[in-house]
Amino acid sequence: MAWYEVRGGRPLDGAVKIQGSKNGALPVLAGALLHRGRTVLHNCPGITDVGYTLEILRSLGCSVTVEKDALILDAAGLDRNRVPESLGEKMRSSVILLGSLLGRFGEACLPYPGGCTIGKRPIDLHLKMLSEMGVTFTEEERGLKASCRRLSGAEFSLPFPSVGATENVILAAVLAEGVTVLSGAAREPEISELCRFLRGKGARIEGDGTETIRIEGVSSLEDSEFIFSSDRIVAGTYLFGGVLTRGRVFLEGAETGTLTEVLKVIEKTGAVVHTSPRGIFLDAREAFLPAGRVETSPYPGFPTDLQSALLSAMTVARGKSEIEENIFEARFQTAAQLRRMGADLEIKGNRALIRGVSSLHGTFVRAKELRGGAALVLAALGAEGTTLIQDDGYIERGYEDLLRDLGALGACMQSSTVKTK
Ligand SMILES: CC(=O)N[C@H]1[C@@H](OP(=O)(O)OP(=O)(O)OC[C@H]2O[C@@H](n3ccc(=O)[nH]c3=O)[C@H](O)[C@@H]2O)O[C@H](CO)[C@@H](O)[C@@H]1O
Ligand SMILES: C=C(OP(=O)(O)O)C(=O)O
Repeated sequence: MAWYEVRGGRPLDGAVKIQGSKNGALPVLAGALLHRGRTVLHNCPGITDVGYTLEILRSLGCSVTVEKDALILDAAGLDRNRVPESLGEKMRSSVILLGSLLGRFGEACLPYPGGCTIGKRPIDLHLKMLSEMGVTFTEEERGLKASCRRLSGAEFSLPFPSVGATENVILAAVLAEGVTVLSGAAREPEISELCRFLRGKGARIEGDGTETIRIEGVSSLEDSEFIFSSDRIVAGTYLFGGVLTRGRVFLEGAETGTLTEVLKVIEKTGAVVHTSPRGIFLDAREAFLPAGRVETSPYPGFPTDLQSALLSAMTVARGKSEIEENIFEARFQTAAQLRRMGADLEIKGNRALIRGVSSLHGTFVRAKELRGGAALVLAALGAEGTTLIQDDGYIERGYEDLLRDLGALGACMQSSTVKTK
C-alpha cells in the first residue's frame, strides 16, 4: 500500500519526459511470444503491470533480460501455456495472452483477468471471435482452458470497438491459416502500435487505425527491435494537472497526433497549447473556464482513461461542466472522494454534473482505481493545505513514478510504501 502526501496550492511549472505507453507495451509483450526467437524493446515503461507481465512470460519459459536501456525477450524456449492465476488475476491485459498463446501452441489456460474495477468488463467478444477462428473453451475453477486443432482465419464484425478483443484477434490471426478480416475494429493508437510491432516481425497486417483490419497468416516471425511510443494517457494526466493548478508545463516526447480531442477540450478552458515534434507546451495560467459538455468515446473521441483527470480539473473551473462516461459503467468512483475535498458535483447515471468551486481543501482520500487515483493526486495539487491519498497499488499500475514526474514539475509531495504482507 502506498501513501501520497501532497501539499497543494502551487501551480505546476517545469518540464518532464513522458514515459513509454502502458497500453501500447502490454499487447506487444504478449505478441513477442508468437516468435520463436528474440525481441528487443526500448522505452518500455517501468510500471507494475509490465512487471507482472514479464513474470508471466518467465513462468511460461520465455527468457527476459535487461541490457542498458533495452528489454530483451527470447521466446525460443517457451514450453508452457498456463498463465499463473496469482499473476493473471492482477491485471486486465492478461486476457490478450490468449491470442498469442493460441497462436503459438493452439492451447492456453488463463485465469479470468483482473484490472481496475471500473465496470463489469466481460470478455464475451474475445471468446466469440476466437471461437469463430476454431477455438473451443472449457471452464476451469478460476478461468478458462482454450484449445484448437488449427487456428483459421475468419471474417467477423465487432458490435463495439473493444480494444482488447481487437488485440486478441490480431494476435491470434498472425500465425493462423488464411486471412482474417475484422470490421468494427478499435482504432486506438495502441492497436496501430501492436500492428507496427508485428509487421516489424514479418506479420502481414493492413488497415490498422481504420475500422477494418486485414491479417494474412504467415508461417513464422523473425527477430526484431522496437521502440515504444510515449504514453498519451500519462501526458494527458499531466496536462490536466497543469490546467487544474493553472501552471505551465512542457511534456517532452508527448505526441500531439494522439491527443487531438484532449487538446481541444483543454483549449476550451482558456489554456494555450503549443505543439512541436519535441513535445507539448501548455500555458494554463488563464485556464479558468469550464470545458462545457464532454463525452467519452472510442478513439478518436475523448478517452475514458482521462475522464477522471478532467473531472478533477473541472471541480475548480469558473462555471458548470458536464461529463458523460460512455465506455465503463462504474468509472465515477473518484467523485465521492473529490466531494470530501469540497468539490460540488453530482452523478446521475453515466453523467457527472460539476459546478466549479473557488478551491478544494486537503483531507484524507482513497484511490479506488488507477486513473481515479492519479486524478486525486491532481486535485490535491490544486487544493489548499495537505491531502493524504491512500493507494492500494493502483497508481503504479500505469505511472512509473508520479513523485518523480510531478516533482520535476515543481509539486510539493512525498510518498511512502507500507508492506501489507
Ligand atoms: C490494457 C488496456 O489496453 N486497457 C485499455 C482497454 O481496456 P479493454 O480492452 O478492457 O477495453 P474494451 O475496449 O475492451 O472495453 C470497452 C467496453 O466494451 C465492453 N466489452 C469489452 C469486451 C468484451 O468482450 N465485452 C464487452 O462488453 C467493456 O465492458 C467496456 O464497457 O481499452 C479501454 C477503453 O479504451 C481503456 O480504458 C483501457 O485502459
Ligand atoms: C483501465 C485501465 O487499465 P486496464 O484496462 O489495464 O485495467 C487504464 O489504463 O486506465
